[in-house]
Amino acid sequence: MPVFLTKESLTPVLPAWDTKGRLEDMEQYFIALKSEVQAAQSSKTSLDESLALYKSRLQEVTAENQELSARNRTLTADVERARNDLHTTTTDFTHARRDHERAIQDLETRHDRELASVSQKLEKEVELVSRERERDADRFRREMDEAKQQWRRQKDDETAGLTTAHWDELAQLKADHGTETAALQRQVDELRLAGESRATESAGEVQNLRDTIMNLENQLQSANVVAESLRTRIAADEARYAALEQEKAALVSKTHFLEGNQEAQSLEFTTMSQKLQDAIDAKDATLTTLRKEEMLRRKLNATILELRGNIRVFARTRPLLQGEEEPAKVDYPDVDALDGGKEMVVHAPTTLSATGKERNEKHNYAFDRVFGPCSANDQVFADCRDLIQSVVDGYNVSILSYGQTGSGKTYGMSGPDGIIPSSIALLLSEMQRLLEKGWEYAVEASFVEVYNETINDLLGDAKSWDEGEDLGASIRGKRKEKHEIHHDAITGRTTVTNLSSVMLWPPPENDGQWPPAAPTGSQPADLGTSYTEKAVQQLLDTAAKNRRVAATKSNERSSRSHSIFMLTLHGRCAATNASSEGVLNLVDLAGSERLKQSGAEGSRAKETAAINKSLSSLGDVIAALGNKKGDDSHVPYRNSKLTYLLQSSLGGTAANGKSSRTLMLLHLSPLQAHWQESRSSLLFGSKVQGTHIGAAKKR
Ligand SMILES: Nc1ncnc2c1ncn2[C@@H]1O[C@H](COP(=O)(O)OP(=O)(O)OP(=O)(O)O)[C@@H](O)[C@H]1O
Repeated sequence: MPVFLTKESLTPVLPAWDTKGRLEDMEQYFIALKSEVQAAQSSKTSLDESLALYKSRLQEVTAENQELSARNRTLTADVERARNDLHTTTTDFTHARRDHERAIQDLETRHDRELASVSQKLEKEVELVSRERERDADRFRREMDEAKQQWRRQKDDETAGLTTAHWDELAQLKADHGTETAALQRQVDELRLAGESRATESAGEVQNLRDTIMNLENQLQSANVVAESLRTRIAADEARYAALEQEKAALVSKTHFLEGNQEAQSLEFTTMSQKLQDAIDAKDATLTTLRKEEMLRRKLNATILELRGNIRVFARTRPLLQGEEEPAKVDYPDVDALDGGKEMVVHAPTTLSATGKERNEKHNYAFDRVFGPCSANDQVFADCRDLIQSVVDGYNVSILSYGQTGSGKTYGMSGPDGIIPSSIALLLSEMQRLLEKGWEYAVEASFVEVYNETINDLLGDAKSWDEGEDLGASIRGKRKEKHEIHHDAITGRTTVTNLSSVMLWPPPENDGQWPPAAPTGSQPADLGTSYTEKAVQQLLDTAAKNRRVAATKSNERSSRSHSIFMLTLHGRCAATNASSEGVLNLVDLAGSERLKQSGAEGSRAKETAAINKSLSSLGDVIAALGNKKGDDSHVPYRNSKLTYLLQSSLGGTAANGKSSRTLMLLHLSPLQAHWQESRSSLLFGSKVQGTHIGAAKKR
């Protein structure tokens, strides 16, 4: 830190009058002062240096200041110049904006004028176009109406042409069918003659016929497959047709509203109309093919059935029931055959000869089908299907359940999956299938019984019936309606007077007590089907209640009358104007047990005699049909009410050309104790099986 010379530092406090001391002090002061001066000197030097430094810095700053002032002046001059330029530019801009605004005003005025003139022109043009469009729309509408009328005329002509062609084709097919039938008839006659003369060689021919049947069945199956695919195609075509109809409707409505491009639209409309026409043509062609396929199927089915024979026999043994013992010994040698068993061997009970030797007899039988005790109702029905289906095609068919009391006739006919309910279901599904081919059906059902050579209406009013004098549980009355059988020689139709009948299809629309309430037309078809099922069940229940049942020694609920369930199918195809009428008789015959075995007495004996008489008449009629040489040959239908009632359905061809097919179902008891009854049933069946009746003809 620098030391500064002050008055106090230079004037020390000294004692008065001490010269030496004062001198010494002075010297010391002088030395001190000298050192202080030296210090001050050095500090002055450093101060000088700092001063010099400051001065040089000041000079620099001054120079900088001068430079900055010069730059400031330059900048001020630049700013002044820029201000002048800005002023000039602002003035120019003001002038330019004024000019521009004037130009814009001019342009707007001109644009408005042009716009007004263009708008006027456009309005005129729009008016012109609208008038022209209205004229075009009128013209197009007229053209379209004309095209529609022309299309309708063309369609009518085509339909008329197709109908004529179809009738020609139908006539040709009928002629072909007649020729084929005659040829087949001749073939069958020849075969029968040949078969009689060479009985041993007939096995080979039968095999050939079976092969033919198999072939025809295969053909039928493939025809069914083709028919199925055609059905699918029809469905697709119909869907396409519906879609095209929708498109057409949309196009027609668009025509009235859409602007411009009418030419393109009318072109599109023409294309769519063409497509629609193509679809209609395709659908018509498919329908025609489908109808031809159906005719072919019918022909094939008829041929198969004819080859199999118009009278067929099936034998069926029922299973042992609870509590039953000692079954008869029966073998089924060909039970595993691919087309089903046809043979059975019945062993007679062992007997002793006069010499005391054991005798074991056995009897061989062969039928069109043999069913063992394990066969269920639906298996039996599967083999009756094609026969029942032919009713839809216009043939008369009778299925007769024959056998002793308790052998399972009623179970097979009306039991679960029995022939009656299964036939109804099959016929309904067939009718629905044929609906697609234009065939509409009506189905009528009646149910009668023949008791002691009297006909009773099983669907009649039970309240009007009185108890018979000697008939025990009989429900037969003295005031009952009289039923007579009539055969119409021209139509071949059999009618029974005062007989109730129930329309099973189509379902009626009334609400009456009987038949049960039916669904209305707007309800789905399955409701109609359920109506039919309900009506059939009610019908069977009513008949079961009314049916004549009396006790015998053979069975505690033995049927003492023949019951006949009659279904009549009236079919019509509006497109071809063809019609058909087929009758299905499902007959549950009374027990066939022999008089002495049943132990019947009095009125029961009379009943049994009547039953046996009618059953033997049935055998006689079938035999006479087999031996019939010409139309004049006598067939003893009138020998019993049963055969007279079934006259037009027992196989063979009636005078009016209406013909029929018969299936005899032999029901057998499995018991050894019933061996004699079973044997007589099997002999009856063998007699029927050996009968050959000519080809069936549809009316
Ligand atoms: N295939 C079968 N499976 C099971 N049970 C059967 C079969 N066949 C018959 N039955 C039974 O045997 C008994 C007698 O059958 P069903 O009444 O059908 O004989 P039927 O010959 O019709 O007698 P009827 O002479 O009284 O008419 C019934 O209880 C029935 O249920």
